Amino acid sequence: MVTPLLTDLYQFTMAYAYWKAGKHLDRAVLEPSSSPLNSSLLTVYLRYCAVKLIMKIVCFDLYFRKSPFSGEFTIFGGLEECIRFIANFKITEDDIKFLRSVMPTCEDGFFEYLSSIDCSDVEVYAIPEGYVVFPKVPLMRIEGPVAVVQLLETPFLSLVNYASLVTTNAARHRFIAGKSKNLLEFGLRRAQGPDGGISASRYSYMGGFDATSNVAAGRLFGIPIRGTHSHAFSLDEIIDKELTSSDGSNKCEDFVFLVQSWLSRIKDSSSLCGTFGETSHSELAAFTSYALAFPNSFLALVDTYDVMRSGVPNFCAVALALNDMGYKAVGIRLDSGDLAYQSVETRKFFRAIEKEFGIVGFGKMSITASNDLNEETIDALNKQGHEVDAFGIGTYLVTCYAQAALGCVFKLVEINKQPRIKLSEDVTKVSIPCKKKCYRLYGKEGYPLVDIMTGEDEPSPKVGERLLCRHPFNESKRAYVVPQQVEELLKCYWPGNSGD
Ligand SMILES: Nc1ncnc2c1ncn2[C@@H]1O[C@H](COP(=O)(O)OP(=O)(O)OP(=O)(O)O)[C@@H](O)[C@H]1O
Ligand SMILES: O=P(O)(O)OC[C@H]1O[C@H](OP(=O)(O)OP(=O)(O)O)[C@H](O)[C@@H]1O
Ligand SMILES: O=C(O)c1cccnc1
Ligand SMILES: [Mg+2]
Repeated sequence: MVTPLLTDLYQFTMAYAYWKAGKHLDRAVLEPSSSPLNSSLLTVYLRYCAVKLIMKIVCFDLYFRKSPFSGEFTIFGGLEECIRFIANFKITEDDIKFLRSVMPTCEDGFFEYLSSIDCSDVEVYAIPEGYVVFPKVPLMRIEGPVAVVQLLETPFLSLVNYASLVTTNAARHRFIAGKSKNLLEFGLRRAQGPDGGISASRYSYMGGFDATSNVAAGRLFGIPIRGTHSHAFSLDEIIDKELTSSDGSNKCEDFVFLVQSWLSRIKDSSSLCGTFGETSHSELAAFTSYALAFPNSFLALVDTYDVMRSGVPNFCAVALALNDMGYKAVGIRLDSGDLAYQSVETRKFFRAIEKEFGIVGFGKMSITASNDLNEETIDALNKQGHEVDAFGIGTYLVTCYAQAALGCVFKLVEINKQPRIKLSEDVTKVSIPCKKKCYRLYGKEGYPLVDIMTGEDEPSPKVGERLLCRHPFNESKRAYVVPQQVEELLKCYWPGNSGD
């Protein structure tokens, strides 16, 4: 899908206007002149001007103005796709045919020009993907002939904006959940279409999720794929009741009977002190058939009937039967109600089973929670105390519910080495001119202290040398820094011809 036509029409109309201006100069040379000598000199000069106009070297910065989710940081995503885009940049004959129909008044020569261009004259410097980045500091610096660079604006923004937003959202969920929790991305059904779903899975993984339920994303990007099952999983009748033990040494002819006998032992146990009058037979049959299909990775959704009166005891009966056959069940998923309370009660029950039947490790069985989770609900669960090991997160993560877009922009900062600025009555919209170099300065403990932008020709910050860092818009914000390490942030990802 990501082709040069995945752009706004105005990128092509601007490219045409540049081309036309050059063409105009070019055409002037064809007009009759009194002196043939003058005419040929003029020809050379005007051709030079025409080429120079189309080839005018411009420098653009791609940056955002404010970190999303009322936060203080952003994680940069989408760079690899941008580089892939320019590496393959080619306007095909089919594309040209379509563009001719969209821009019927444009001259043939323009379309010939379009079909001839690629990104070999373009140079891209960028901060590495996955880095923490801050407002106003260019994530990417793109330099090259104006008509070509102009065509990169919308595709680059489209590739970076959502990628960075959802990566940041994922990182924030990871931050609030803590390092030890498993984070599963479950958003495909809620994402902004199939393409949004694929990007969400890819960049949630980059932002710190452990796995996705999205099989296509797993295949495309090598992301671990995980899943449980849904409330709809129902299978009352079990015909093949046989289960071979995990080491293959023995066979249980009637696994269903083994499960039922464990359920009776659970119900009869005085130390478990449960209320098990209402365990659902149909739920037990569903769990049992699922365990027969996946004895090595049995994980059950336990809130279809009643978590503590039915789901959890049914799950334990199947898990204990699997244990007899040498298999270790994985755990349960909770998908409604008070997740903190239910996870705590479930953990108590698992521990009581471990004690009652002497099954080492049963108390540590995994508890997954899902159901409209987001940063706030996870924070609330943390404050209440919970026993959840893994969170399955969909809607709020992939739709970036708390903020619809990052608002990255692509702004001209230099033309033929001359600085350019965008002025605005809104001071936050004023751009910072000039081709820049950007550095991250680190302190004694190895932590980054500040990111600083300098002009291209200014001296770079030096380790151990005191440097005054000034906020670009707020004069009163300034700090002296003595860096212990200096990292140049903008690294070359596409050298163009200069890298040959
Ligand atoms: N202990 C808790 N503290 C804070 N929020 C919680 C807690 N437990 C669950 N939640 C959140 O509360 C919301 C519960 O929503 P709702 O009441 O609509 O779900 P439900 O009725 O339990 O389930 P459903 O309607 O999906 O069957 C969800 O967003 C969930 O993540
Ligand atoms: O809640 P999310 O963060 O979007 O995570 C994914 C959800 O998708 C599934 O159910 P679905 O939402 O389709 O049905 P439900 O609303 O009845 O739970 C699943 O059981 C999760 O609840
Ligand atoms: O595997 C799951 O449990 C799952 C997958 C997608 C959405 N909700 C749940
Ligand atoms: Mg839901």
